[in-house]
Amino acid sequence: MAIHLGANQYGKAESRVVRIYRDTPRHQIRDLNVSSALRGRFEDAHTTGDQAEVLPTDTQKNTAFAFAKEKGVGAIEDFALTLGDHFLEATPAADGARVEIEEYPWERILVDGQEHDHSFVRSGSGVRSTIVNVEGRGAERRAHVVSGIHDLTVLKSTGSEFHGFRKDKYTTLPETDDRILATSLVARWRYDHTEVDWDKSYDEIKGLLLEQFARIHSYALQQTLYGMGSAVLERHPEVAEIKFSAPNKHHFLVDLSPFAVENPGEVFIAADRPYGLIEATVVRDDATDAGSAWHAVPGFC
Ligand SMILES: O=c1[nH]c(=O)c2[nH]c(=O)[nH]c2[nH]1
Repeated sequence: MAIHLGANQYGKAESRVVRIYRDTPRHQIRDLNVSSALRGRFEDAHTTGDQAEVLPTDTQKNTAFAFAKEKGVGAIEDFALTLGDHFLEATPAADGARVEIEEYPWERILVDGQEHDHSFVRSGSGVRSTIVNVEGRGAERRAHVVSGIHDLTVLKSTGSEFHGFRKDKYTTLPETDDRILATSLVARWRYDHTEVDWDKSYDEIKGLLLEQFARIHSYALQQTLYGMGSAVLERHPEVAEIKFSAPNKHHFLVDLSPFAVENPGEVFIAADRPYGLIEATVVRDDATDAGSAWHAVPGFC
């Protein structure tokens, strides 16, 4: 029987790197979840058990912590690119490095109306992320950056309709011209190149996604996502494409008529599951080739 090793990669997942800047009494915090993986010529590690080419996952983890001190943590995209380049340099058998980083947002606690210097509260407005893939060395080097946000939970209490849909004998959903629209948005966008002011781009794209969600009068979550994605591509030439995965967090009007109480769109039950799951990509006609940018990104169509 002929068998061979198929696609493989290895690395350290979810190193929780917390970097405090304490050079002044006003501390700063960067709270990261770092995952790295190497792929390339690692057949022997699998087929014969020879680990000569394997930079241990433990070393990858140590490097993330050491770089947080030695190089500092700026934009997560820069930190991921630095780690990716380093891992390729340190591991001759590696053809590609994938570094994924999530950043958990902290806000300063207000005391007597003033931002406290060293006390923070986790903020609930979405988790920033990046996935960097670096391949090749020297003139052959190519880097792909996909950044995004998840757990961005948004709701509009009107300005959302859903009607005119196809019906068959199993359709019971009533048409509506006024419903709650809510989702916990996952958005990831692929950058065209790496000459980007990452923090500025992220802040503006997040702001734009929220603004468009509010502004767009929705006829379906599909149409809202397309509008949000189009706005990002129109205003951000550095973005080649944007992907969304959006659970439709259904809010059903509660029937209060058994109690002789009217309910004109005021009391809802927030259903946990099942949920509609709407996924879409909005892409420039002339987008650059994605290459390995989406390598090992689960949960998107
Ligand atoms: O925005 C929506 N899109 C759908 O495809 C759909 N299907 C459904 O039952 N409700 C909704 N809402």
